[in-house]
Amino acid sequence: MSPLTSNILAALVTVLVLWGLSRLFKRRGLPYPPGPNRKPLIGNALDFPLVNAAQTYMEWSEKYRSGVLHIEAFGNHVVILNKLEDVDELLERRANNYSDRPVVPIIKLLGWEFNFAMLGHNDEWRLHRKICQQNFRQAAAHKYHPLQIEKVHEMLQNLLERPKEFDDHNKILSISIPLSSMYGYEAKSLDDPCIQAADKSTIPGATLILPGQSFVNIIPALGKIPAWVPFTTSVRVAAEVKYWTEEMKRIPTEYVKSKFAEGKVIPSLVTEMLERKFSDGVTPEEEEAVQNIAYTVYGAASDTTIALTKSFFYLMAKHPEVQKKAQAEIDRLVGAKRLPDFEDRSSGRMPYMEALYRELQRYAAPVPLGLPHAASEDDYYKGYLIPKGASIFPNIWALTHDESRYPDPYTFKPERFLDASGQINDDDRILAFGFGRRVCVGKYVASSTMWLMMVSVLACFDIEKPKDENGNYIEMDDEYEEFGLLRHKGPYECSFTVRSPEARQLILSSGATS
Ligand code: HEM
Repeated sequence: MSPLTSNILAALVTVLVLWGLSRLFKRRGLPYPPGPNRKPLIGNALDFPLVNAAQTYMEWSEKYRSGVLHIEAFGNHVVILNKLEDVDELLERRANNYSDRPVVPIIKLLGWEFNFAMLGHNDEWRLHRKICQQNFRQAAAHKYHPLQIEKVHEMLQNLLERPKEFDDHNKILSISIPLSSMYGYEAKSLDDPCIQAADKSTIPGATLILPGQSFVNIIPALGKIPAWVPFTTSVRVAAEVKYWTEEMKRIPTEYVKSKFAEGKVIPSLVTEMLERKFSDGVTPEEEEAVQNIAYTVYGAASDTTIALTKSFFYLMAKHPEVQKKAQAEIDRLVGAKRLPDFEDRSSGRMPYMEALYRELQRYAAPVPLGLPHAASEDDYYKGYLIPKGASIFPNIWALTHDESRYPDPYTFKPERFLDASGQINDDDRILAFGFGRRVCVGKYVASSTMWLMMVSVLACFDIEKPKDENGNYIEMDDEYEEFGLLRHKGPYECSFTVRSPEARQLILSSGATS
């Protein structure tokens, strides 16, 4: 080796050693973000909040005087972001490092490892995301308008015929839009096997994903214990969820294939892919991605829409003054001669309805802790170490109830999104859809389904609190239920009364036109 080469090598080795030492020093030298004290061996294993997790983290954020929190158990690090400035810095500006998903051991037991929302930040995810962008971006999402109109009008008819069953009508609307757009599958009743399978998969599965909800997430080896062993509830539940997840994929896929074989092609994401497969050809990766997207959307779109719609009906019954203002705006623009349409939204002439939509998403975000992102590498922020692999939860609840951004945050007040002249203000960021490269890819589809449902129901019905036998209103409780990642309004009753003979006629004739 020449002296020059050995000098270069020595210099390189020195640089590498110094770099390695500086990283080690940094890692050792910097503390994790604040959080509850860790106990020997188990860390914070007993500290993970099992109920009201988002609200508890928000309280901890006050207690530890830090928007960024850290808890850890058995080497699993969890970081919770409670302030928008931290979410923006890490998940948006440093998206390169924070677009991964954590390895959550229970995911495999649930059979959810191919769920697009759970994929790591890799080429497989990029292909899924690209296909979704092509189909769900703002301009493309218009293609779902006729389907959304048809399904919302069906809901109006169901509410007219069987108003007490509003919860069932919500479920059918929320599941049938993704099922029809993904597979061309028509689900008309709650007995439908696709609705049954989604019921038995999505909520029980979502319940097990949060840290602390299953010991398998903390000690993965526990996942190897057979489901029949006593006291392994989460392993048993996961095995059932896995079965129903397979059914969620199998039933609509077989349906599409049979329709295809009969030559009765109903337009949908999957049929469109199959058509291309037999004409131009598609790669096996693309075929698999479309199948994964279809079943992910069927789960991701339905439960979030069910949760928001449930909150909407409840909030309308609870706040008649808000309902009346929205109805006055609808009556002024639409009148009693037709049902509202998407052009009423794009005209910009319904600022109150727009504010109502934003306030619903703020007040009742269905996924209060968002979906966890993961740190791909060690990162240093505000003097703290965020270790590689840490799960990063954007606490959507804390962001949407941040008093400095939304004064009086626990009051339902659409006016907060209006300016002094009654026009919609520029706070159009729906935090409930998440962040960065993993932001909800279906947000335009979700927004138009929700807006059309809200405006159509308010155009036709008065929603009121239940009454006792003397005709007095019964107060509704404010209880919400949590299913791991998801938050739904607890059971309640309310009444739907058609607003006028004209509204009834419009609903009846919408069946013929939609
Ligand atoms: C009101 C309804 C909805 C809400 C509140 C909602 C909320 C969310 C949230 C919080 C995330 C995680 C974002 C993050 O990681 O930061 C997400 C991801 C996702 N959402 Fe939605 N969503 C809704 C409706 C929909 C609809 C209608 C679709 C499909 C058409 C959809 C498809 C997805 C998919 C595929 C992902 C995963 C994206 C990825 O990991 O790259 N969602 N959604």
